[in-house]
Amino acid sequence: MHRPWVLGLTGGIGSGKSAAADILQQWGATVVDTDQLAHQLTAPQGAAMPALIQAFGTAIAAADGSMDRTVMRERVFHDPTARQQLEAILHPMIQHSAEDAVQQAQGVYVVLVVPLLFETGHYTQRVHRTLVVDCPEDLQIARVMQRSQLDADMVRRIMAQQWNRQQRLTAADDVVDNQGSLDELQAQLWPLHQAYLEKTRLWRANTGFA
Ligand SMILES: CC(C)(COP(=O)(O)OP(=O)(O)OC[C@H]1O[C@@H](n2cnc3c(N)ncnc32)[C@H](O)[C@@H]1O)[C@@H](O)C(=O)NCCC(=O)NCCS
Ligand SMILES: Nc1ncnc2c1ncn2[C@@H]1O[C@H](COP(=O)(O)OP(=O)(O)OP(=O)(O)O)[C@@H](O)[C@H]1O
Repeated sequence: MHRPWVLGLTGGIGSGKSAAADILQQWGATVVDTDQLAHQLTAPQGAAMPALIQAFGTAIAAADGSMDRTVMRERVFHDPTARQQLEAILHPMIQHSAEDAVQQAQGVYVVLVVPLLFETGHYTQRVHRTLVVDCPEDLQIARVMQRSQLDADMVRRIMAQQWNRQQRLTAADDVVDNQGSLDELQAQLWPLHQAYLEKTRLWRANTGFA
């Protein structure tokens, strides 16, 4: 089975993973985003909904049959057992969907966006290189609060379940600093994209991947 060249893109909540992935997509990469896959699995009629309702009860289902994200968020980020239960249901399904999407990708290379790339360990053997989007924790909190209804306490609770900055920076092959403007982010990504194109070319030559 042929497999495209895959960049694993990660970073803490609100660090700018989607912003970086959008830029690489504009340059021809295919983006596979595990957050988006998780949202599809928990949408109305989503494949994960029967198992989630069985495990957590109907209180976690909204009127349209999707997962009530506010209810679930409150539960899992106050109760580690509930979080493990949610992850035990969703992570294998997300991993399966991600593998399918990678196989079908048509872009110059694949950007696999995974918030818990290092934490779960599942993807680290499946990506060819890792890129971390880094920004100071206070800026992560401010950007998430600006984008959503989450308060600082909840953002900190979520961050506490993720690797810290230093752990991610140590594990990363490549890092972009996203405390500046989106133009500055783009300027850092351009030489990396050129390097990824070259790695893709070599990967294709060595594997016969068309
Ligand atoms: C807890 C849930 C209901 C909260 O929903 P919400 O709409 O607020 O967040 P959303 O799904 O858009 O995720 C936003 C960010 O939260 C962080 N996050 C999500 N799940 C987790 C988790 N299990 N542990 C740590 N951080 C997480 C990530 O940084 C992610 O990018 C939701 O995140 C969920 O179903 N999580 C379990 C699936 C999962 O682990 N996804 C992330 C890795 S693939
Ligand atoms: N360089 C930047 N300058 C200003 N705002 C930014 C910048 N990068 C990202 N943002 C904004 O910060 C918020 C978080 O960015 P983004 O959604 O890309 O992060 P993420 O890592 O994908 O988040 P999550 O972990 O929640 O999925 C968004 O509202 C985005 O528009």
